[in-house]
Amino acid sequence: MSKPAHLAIHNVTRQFSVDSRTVTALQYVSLTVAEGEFITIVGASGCGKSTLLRLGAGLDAGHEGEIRHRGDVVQGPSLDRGIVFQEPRLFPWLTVERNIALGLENATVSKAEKKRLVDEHLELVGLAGFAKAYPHRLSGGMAQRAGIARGLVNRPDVLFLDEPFGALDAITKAHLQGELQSIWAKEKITMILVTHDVDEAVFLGDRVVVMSPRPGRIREIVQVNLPRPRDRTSSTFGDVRARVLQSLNGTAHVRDPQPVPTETKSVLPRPAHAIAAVG
Ligand SMILES: Nc1ncnc2c1ncn2[C@@H]1O[C@H](COP(=O)(O)OP(=O)(O)OP(=O)(O)O)[C@@H](O)[C@H]1O
Repeated sequence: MSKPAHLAIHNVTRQFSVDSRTVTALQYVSLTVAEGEFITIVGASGCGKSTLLRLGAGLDAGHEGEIRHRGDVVQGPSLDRGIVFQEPRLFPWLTVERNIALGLENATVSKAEKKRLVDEHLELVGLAGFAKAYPHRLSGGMAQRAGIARGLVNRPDVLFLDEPFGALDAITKAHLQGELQSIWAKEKITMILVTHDVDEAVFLGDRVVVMSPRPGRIREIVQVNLPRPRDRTSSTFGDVRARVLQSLNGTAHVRDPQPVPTETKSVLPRPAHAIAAVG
């Protein structure tokens, strides 16, 4: 029997009722993510990016279709799936190390092991000198690093990141993107990151998922076959960026979404919609 996909999103549709109207946030979204892959998701506001992330992390339900993580249906949050939000959501009354330790709250580890893990992650995100600091002493970039450390500290199998650098200035953002890519390369954790920043998506992703709104669906998946760390100034980087932008601007061919036949459930195909190989 073949190994189950690491994360398999199959024909997912999510609707919300808003003032007696039905909003289709996602429609027939299918995506198979390989172990250790870095997926980035871009798309216009309201195309369902955060909804997809929340469903994948098990923070939302009420969808049609199926999401499986290592073959098991995702039915709620799990220590195996971490999430990092745009705002770091640190507790102001806890020190940085205690905020990071919250990521281990439900994990069965000894006190000594907890301390070792927190120290290791403070080091990993470059905050070793700020263990005892309170969040008000941190810059936006440092606070976000603490948020990433909290998301990573219990070594989730998959880390979902919802616009983690969206609120940061350009220089801090570029720096943290580089750090995140190093952490990913070192730790080999599957990452799925939502962003509005096409450069960020191409810099980090093995594949860039381009979504379109109303209803939210996958328009295209752009493969990024560029060596890491990526050079944003190279012409090949520019070519991929242009490909993603072209898709976002709606100039790429769009197929109507169709449910994937149920008999393919155990071995999911590549995402149902157009796949563009670039690079
Ligand atoms: N809990 C909810 N209740 C009602 N509608 C919702 C809810 N969550 C999302 N929606 C709607 O679903 C659609 C997709 O929202 P979502 O936040 O996933 O989009 P997004 O692509 O992440 O947007 P943005 O880039 O602005 O963050 C939107 O029309 C939104 O209003």
